[in-house]
Amino acid sequence: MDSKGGKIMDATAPIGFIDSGVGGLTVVREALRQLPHENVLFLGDQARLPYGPRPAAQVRAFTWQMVNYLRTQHIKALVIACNTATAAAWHDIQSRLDIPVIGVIVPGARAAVKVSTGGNIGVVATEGTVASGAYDDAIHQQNPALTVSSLAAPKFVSLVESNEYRSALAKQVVATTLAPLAAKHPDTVVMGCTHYPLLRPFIQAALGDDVTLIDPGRETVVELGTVLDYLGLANHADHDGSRHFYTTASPAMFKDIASDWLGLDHLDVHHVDIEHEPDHFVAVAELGASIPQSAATGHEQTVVVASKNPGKVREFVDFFGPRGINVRSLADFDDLPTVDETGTTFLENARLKARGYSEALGLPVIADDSGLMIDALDGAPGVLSARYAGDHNDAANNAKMLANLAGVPTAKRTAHFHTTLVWVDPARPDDDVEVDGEVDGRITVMPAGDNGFGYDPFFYIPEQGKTMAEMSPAEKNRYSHRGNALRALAALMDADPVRFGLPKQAQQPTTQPTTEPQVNEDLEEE
Ligand SMILES: O=P(O)(O)OP(=O)(O)OP(=O)(O)OC[C@H]1O[C@@H](n2cnc3c(O)ncnc32)[C@H](O)[C@@H]1O
Ligand SMILES: [Mg+2]
Repeated sequence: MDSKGGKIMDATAPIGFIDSGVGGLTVVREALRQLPHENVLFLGDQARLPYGPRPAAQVRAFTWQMVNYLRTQHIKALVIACNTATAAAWHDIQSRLDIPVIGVIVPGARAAVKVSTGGNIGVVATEGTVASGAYDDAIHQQNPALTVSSLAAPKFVSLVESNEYRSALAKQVVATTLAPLAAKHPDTVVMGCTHYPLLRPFIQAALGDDVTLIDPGRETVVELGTVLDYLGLANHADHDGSRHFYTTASPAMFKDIASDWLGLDHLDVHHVDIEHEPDHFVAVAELGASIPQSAATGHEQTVVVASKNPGKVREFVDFFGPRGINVRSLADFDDLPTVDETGTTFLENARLKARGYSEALGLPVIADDSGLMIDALDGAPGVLSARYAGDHNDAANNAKMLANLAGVPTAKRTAHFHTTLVWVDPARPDDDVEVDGEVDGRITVMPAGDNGFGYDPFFYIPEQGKTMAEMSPAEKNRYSHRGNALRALAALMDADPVRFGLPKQAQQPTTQPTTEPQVNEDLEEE
């Protein structure tokens, strides 16, 4: 079946469920009840539990590591069975994967709106979920007239994870914690953390029998079933599906709670280490899936983009895909050592990355080293652009840039973005291809635009009257440093396709450079 993105998907492939701990098992239990024929993979990140008090950026990074681990198991759909992770990462993940990605918040909010009779809805959740305002937003999106009272209940997760959820202590903690919410007399309360349904009897007792409790996990599985049916991805096997469980902590404790809660013996539970998984989206398997392969030539050439920056990787996929070149990124390979950028120039760093990864992989590799040079700062941050304030922390880098430019008038905020690309093919030693690209602009005082990455919201191109973050990807590519460098590369590819492992007569799309490409293929030292 041809689902979203044109990728052929297998209905017998497993569904992945992720959670910070065992709480997500409440969603799995629903899945086993509602969708018994589905194969299930569950991953709980108990080693780094709880997620609730962590900053959203860290939750997002951890969630990506879980996602990237499960993607290696070829899941056909993903359920983020954790409210905190859904609040922090669902948007990002669902926009980047070409399988259905379902979070627990929207289904939970929808159910609450549906059943609420008095229009007074309570939400109990972790600090992170409450702080995100995700339930308020989702409920108000359905009906702005409803009243929503949210309460953080940080102690509930540990009660469940320590297997104390039936104890007298749990009963007392639940009653005390929920008292302020009970005083507001909600008619419907969302149990906004997948751990909480294990405490359901105590929660119900604390709030009173008249209150309708919503278990978002249950609603999520209803939605999952609908989506699978709609996409033709439901598993119609005539027997129960397989169930495999992974935890980042000890399988023993996990097994106790899981067997008890799921009512299953002999659970298959394994420890996994996901800390070395990429903590953001860099693999291009899915991105590449919607890109026409080399239909014109029937020729297969693969290049690995030696970048850990997902924004960059996307721009390379957009360039190489239509040229019929398969793109991979570092995330597509296990156990790759990291090549450090110890050089003092863009060229040195791009060479280090291209050669280092090409040697490790035995494949053609393209590396990019880029940076922003601001005239009023004597060319800073330059080669240190990624590490200007914090290590690859875009927000901190931008904040430092603005602080250093405080008081500098508009006319003096001129800047240049630079990219050096190096293509290394192990089949052609000593024949590296090196090209540059630049673009001139100005650093704004206020950010503008949501596209792009890094410094884009502040990099204003006067001729276009907008920042690079206000441009669509295609538009940015028309003017950007990387776009110009790629056009220089395209000119070389068209002139000598064999040098790039491409067939001679290949009909490559030719893109007109908007500025003169600067080719420095013969440049050996800077
Ligand atoms: O080394 P890799 O893994 O490729 O990724 P990186 O992000 O570390 O990339 P660089 O070493 O080239 O550092 C470039 C810095 O400049 C930023 N940058 C690069 N290209 C950009 C672009 O097109 N728009 C905005 N910022 C960009 C980027 O976010 C980094 O902070
Ligand atoms: Mg770098």
